[in-house]
Amino acid sequence: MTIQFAPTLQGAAAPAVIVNGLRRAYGDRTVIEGLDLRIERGEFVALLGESGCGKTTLLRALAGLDPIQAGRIIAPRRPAVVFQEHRLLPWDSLWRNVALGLETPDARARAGAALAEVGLGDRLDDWPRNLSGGQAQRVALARALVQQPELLLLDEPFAALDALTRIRMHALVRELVANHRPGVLLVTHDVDEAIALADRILVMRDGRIAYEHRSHGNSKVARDDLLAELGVLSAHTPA
Ligand SMILES: Nc1ncnc2c1ncn2[C@@H]1O[C@H](COP(=O)(O)OP(=O)(O)OP(=O)(O)O)[C@@H](O)[C@H]1O
Repeated sequence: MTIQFAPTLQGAAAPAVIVNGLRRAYGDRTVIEGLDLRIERGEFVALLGESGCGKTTLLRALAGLDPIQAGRIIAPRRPAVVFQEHRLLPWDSLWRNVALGLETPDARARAGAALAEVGLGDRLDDWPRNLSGGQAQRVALARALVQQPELLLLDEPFAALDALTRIRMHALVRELVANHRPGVLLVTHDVDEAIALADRILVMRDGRIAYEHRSHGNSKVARDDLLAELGVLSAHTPA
């Protein structure tokens, strides 16, 4: 059993994904058990959790990359995914990398528009080897968004970037998500990144969503609560 694609969820008001009672195991080792999750279109959700708690396992299941052992994942179409590494094909030009999977005659034009959106509109015929890490991640974002996904899955896409580039990428992602309005699930280790970007922050523990935080503007309280949930800090320690 794997993800089900339900064309009935195609309407603009339909959720980006619904997960019920998900179980995912590697052999007899269960990593996700009884997990429920719903992400709306246009909603930016961040997923935190201790290393090894199953964040990437969940993201891969949502992407339809791995089988699941129980439960349901329903989405309108296959989600788009951006990983920590850009995964660009070195033998293809940038526009061909972005157009991968587009089988329309206007593929180059659409790839060009997506590259322009990430600030690389003058590099269509350039090669992945000529890009910095941040530029390569921007191409990976363009490749995801050119599909006009209802759900965008981001697995630590900024983790390998320097601090300044990461801040620029945050601004870009916020802008792209505001324009395209996919539901987003961002897996990150960075509490501050989650607070900066997400409308809703989830903490995963014991194979399910153990804590949910909705953005309320007081980022100091949010940070302390989240660090407490992650077992790093007692709640509301004085600064
Ligand atoms: N292909 C696999 N085969 C067997 N076990 C796996 C496989 N992939 C992951 N696991 C195990 O599943 C558990 C969850 O791994 P996962 O990578 O989802 O965690 P994570 O929360 O994303 O971790 P991190 O934050 O360190 O990236 C870990 O104990 C890991 O060892």
